[in-house]
Amino acid sequence: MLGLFEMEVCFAVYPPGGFYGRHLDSFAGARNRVVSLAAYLNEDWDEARGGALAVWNEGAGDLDPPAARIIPKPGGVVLMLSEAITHEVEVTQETRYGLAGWWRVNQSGDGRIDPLS
Ligand SMILES: O=C(O)CCC(=O)C(=O)O
Ligand SMILES: [Fe+2]
Repeated sequence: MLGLFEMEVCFAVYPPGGFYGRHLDSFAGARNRVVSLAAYLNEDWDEARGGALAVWNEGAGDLDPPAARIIPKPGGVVLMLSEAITHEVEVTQETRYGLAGWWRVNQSGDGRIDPLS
């Protein structure tokens, strides 16, 4: 059971030349982000515009090729396990619009109440 509790979402704009190098959305074991979402909002897109989302299998090494490259077509949605799946936004040639979101777990405990308010 994932215990998803709340979600944080950003409207993400990558200008031409923009990218986001290979990363994990959560530090392993931190449980601050559990499931990641990417949703693509351009009206149309094709591979020549760049901006693909490359994803690696869990445990893949630095030199391993990605397991998949996802073209950010309009309406596309990607879900990933935040602590396990490294991923990268390749250089985009055109302005790329999307949503980036993360579901979190409730981290109440040890004298701390989540959320604080
Ligand atoms: O827009 C995407 O395809 C992924 C964005 C991303 O990895 C992030 O914002 O952490
Ligand atoms: Fe990410």
